Amino acid sequence: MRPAGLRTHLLRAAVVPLLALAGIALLWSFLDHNHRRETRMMAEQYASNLSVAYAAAVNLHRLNAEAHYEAYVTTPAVLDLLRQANEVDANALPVVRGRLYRQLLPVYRKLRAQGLRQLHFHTSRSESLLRFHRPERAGDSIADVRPAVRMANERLRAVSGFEGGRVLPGFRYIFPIVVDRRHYGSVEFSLPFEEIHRELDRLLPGSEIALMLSRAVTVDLVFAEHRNLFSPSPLHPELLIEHPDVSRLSGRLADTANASALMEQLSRHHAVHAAISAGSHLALPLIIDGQGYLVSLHAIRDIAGERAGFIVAHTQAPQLLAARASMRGELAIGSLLILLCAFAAQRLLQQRRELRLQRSRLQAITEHMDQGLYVLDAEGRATYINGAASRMLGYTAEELRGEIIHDLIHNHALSDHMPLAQCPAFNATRQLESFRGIEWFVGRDKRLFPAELSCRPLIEDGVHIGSVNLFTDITERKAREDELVHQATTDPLTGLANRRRFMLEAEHELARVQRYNHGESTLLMIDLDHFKDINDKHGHSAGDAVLLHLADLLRHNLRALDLAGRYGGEEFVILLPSTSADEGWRLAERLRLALANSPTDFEGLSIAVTMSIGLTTLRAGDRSMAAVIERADEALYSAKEGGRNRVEMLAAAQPAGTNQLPKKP
Ligand SMILES: Nc1nc2c(ncn2[C@@H]2O[C@H](COP(=O)(O)OP(=O)(O)OP(=O)(O)O)[C@@H](O)[C@H]2O)c(=O)[nH]1
Repeated sequence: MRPAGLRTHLLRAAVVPLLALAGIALLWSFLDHNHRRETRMMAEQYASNLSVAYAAAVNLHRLNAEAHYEAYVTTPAVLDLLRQANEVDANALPVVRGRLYRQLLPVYRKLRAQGLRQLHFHTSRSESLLRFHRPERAGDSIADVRPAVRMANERLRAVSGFEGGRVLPGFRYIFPIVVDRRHYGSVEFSLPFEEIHRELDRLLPGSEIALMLSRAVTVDLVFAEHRNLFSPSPLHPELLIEHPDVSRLSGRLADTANASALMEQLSRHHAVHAAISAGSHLALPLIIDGQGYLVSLHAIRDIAGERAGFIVAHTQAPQLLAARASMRGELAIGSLLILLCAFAAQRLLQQRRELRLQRSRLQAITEHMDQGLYVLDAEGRATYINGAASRMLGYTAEELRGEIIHDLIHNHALSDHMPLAQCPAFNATRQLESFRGIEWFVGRDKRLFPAELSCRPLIEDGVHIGSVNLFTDITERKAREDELVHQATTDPLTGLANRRRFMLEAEHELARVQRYNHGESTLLMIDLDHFKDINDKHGHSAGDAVLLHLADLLRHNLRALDLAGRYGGEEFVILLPSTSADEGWRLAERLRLALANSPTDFEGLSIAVTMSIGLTTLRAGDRSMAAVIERADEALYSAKEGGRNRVEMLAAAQPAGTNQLPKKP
């Protein structure tokens, strides 16, 4: 193969595999996109659940705190003590504070048992009035470190939410205390995240949830002695978790190896870093060590609206593995289908190429062969015509294609038009048989020519779908054959039938007579009289001229159905079918007289000659023509014996060899 050809071949061979690879890549990209979208939606759903659960948990505790405020703070006794705390001087304040402490200590203990972390009364100037967890410490201003308290006292509106603090960060519910338009200060119910977590646990069973706080609301804010209660979170060094002694949440994170591995992965995940830096929510599906997880980072802000940290939740999600398995399954099946299609396409293309090659080879062969070729469909319409057929018939391939070719070219045995349905060649192939024969075709120029026709049926699934037809113009061959036949059956000198042909046809006639059982046919046997003398006297050529003269005479005086033949030498035979002995006799006489009265002109000579004729009839009882000839010969012998130039016959009923001469009619 030449380099250019090789390159084209390789290119062709590579197209389908490349397309298949592109198809698989596309399929993979499509399935991967869908899979990512599906798993992202799962994660977003999880994040949305976390968000709703978180809001629900915070609100539930807000309602609880409101109930506590109504039930325990707005009692006359407590309000009266608060009024006193606002009115008494500094010396008397500890007494009032002590009373307030004792008044609410049972409530505080009860609420602590329910999860409350702090109960804290503040003055209207946002100074600490009474910390139930450290009653001995009071009077300090918390306006700076606790903006929520300041907000509640300034706006005289309940404030709730997450907030840092000098002791511990937590969820605060702060209510201003206003009685008869007099502002006594505020009270704060403070909860650890643990309480929020408890609700989240209930609302999101199966999830691991942790609070991770920023430095600003933890170590930057708390008293120095509390700083060691925070340690860096496994997720990001900027996020801290509470010590397990303070909150059980941090401990829970490290509980399982899977959770540790997950945190490790998350800590390296760029999306996690991005979300933490931006303080935005994040929903993430992850598969680690064959386990699926949904992870959500829910950004929380403190009461002042500052970034405070994240609630980080994750749950095992086997549905991620199922989705991945399903995606891989679809990819495998899809890829397999693409490969199968590619294989089939490759085969198909290869077959088409081979078919094209075969077709062009076949075309080259059929176009170069001398035989005419035409292919027909089941209805006899031409579907293909080769160049030789086109040349021989004088039609272009386009003119014949789609035509009932039989009607145009097929002339049955020189007869009138024969309908296609009766065409033996067409019918043979229709019956799934081959046909071979000499047929007559007619060209566009009306030239009739004999054609050797060979037809084979085209069969598909046992059904005839057309035929392949080969033909050869045998005009010349037929002429040669006719010539040979003519030579083999004709006397070269006279052009009459030779003895062989004469006997053959005479045998047929005898058979006919035998079939119809009556002797209506007559045979004449002629012999020139003293012919030897002519030869001797004028030469052999003169003798030939006499023989030719006689042949012409016979030709002119016989009917078309009569047969004259040269039996040998100067002996001639004439078969007169359907001719009685009387009719034969009259003809014989006429011939005899004609010859006698027409001498042969030869080189200025006029050579007179006569002939003797023996006559007999063909009988049903004759075993062969030899018997008839024998009788005719006997009659001829009689004619010679009788003086020549005469006709003699043996009566029809008279058997040969009786030597009895018939009466002249
Ligand atoms: N020129 C010529 N002579 C032929 C041909 N065939 C046979 N002969 C001659 O025909 C002659 C026949 O002579 P014979 O058999 O003696 O008979 P005949 O002379 O006709 O005498 P009768 O038949 O008894 O009247 C012979 O001399 C043959 O040579 C031929 O083709 N051409």
